[in-house]
Amino acid sequence: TPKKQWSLNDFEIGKPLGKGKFGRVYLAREVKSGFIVALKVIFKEQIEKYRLHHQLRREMEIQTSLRHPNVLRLYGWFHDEKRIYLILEYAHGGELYRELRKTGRLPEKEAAIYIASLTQALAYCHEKHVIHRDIKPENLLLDHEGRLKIADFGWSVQSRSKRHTMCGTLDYLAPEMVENKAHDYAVDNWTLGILCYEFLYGVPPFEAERQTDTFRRIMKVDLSFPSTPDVSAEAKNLISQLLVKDSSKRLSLQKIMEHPWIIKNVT
Ligand SMILES: COc1ccc(/C=N/Nc2[nH]nc(C)c2C(=O)Nc2cccc(NC(C)=O)c2)cc1
Repeated sequence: TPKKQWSLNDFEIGKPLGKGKFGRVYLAREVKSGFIVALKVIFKEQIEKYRLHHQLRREMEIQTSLRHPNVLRLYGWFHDEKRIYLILEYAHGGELYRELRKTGRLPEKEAAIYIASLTQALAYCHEKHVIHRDIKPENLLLDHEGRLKIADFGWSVQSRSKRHTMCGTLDYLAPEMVENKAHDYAVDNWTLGILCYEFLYGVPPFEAERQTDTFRRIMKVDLSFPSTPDVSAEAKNLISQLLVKDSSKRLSLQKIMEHPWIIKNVT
């Protein structure tokens, strides 16, 4: 069937869900089917200002092609003279970030389930040659069943170097990223280690007052585990096997799924 040409008339716009970097996200309903979606509105002038046009197009082509239960779907897009509209899957639970901030940190079982979901989503992305999805808590959404969805494709179209200078935080970037070296799939394995630590302790492992200190802590892999909360040895073992400076020595996605902490908490 030829690709349907969507337009704003196909949707009833509901409440604003929140603001992305380049525009707002609204709850919306496709009129004919009643299907609920999230409509992300991106201002063309913003995209032109940062010269992100082709990157946005590439990211949208990538996300449209990805089909995985833990990757937020991009169903399609359309534009008018001022704006680009992304028709995205609606995840009722919103940002995982909010839950993390509310509870402070996650129980080990819940953290392990999220890490396993992320690992499977990344394994799928890697086999489709898609890397570095800039996975950090605010880019992770939860659906109505609490299932994790990687949702960062929509606006994270900055080329990696620009992203560093953007207001984003360094906390999640692997050493080779921070040094702006060529990086490969293993950056995502590092980020899984960062996220696992943050899920369990409530803060990322190399957090510091100033970015220069975070930078130094990442480069040194200055990793330490506070004595409280009391986190299991298996969890610390997994984190320590991911936060390894030499990217070739980080635990593979396959090995993560076989790790005792995952097996104990997920199956
Ligand atoms: C403020 O409380 C909220 C609670 C739940 C939501 C659900 N958002 N669900 C989404 N499904 N697909 C997409 C894309 C989104 C989305 O972008 N949400 C979004 C965007 C910007 C900020 C937030 N904030 C939070 C707290 O979730 C959510 C959004 C806001």
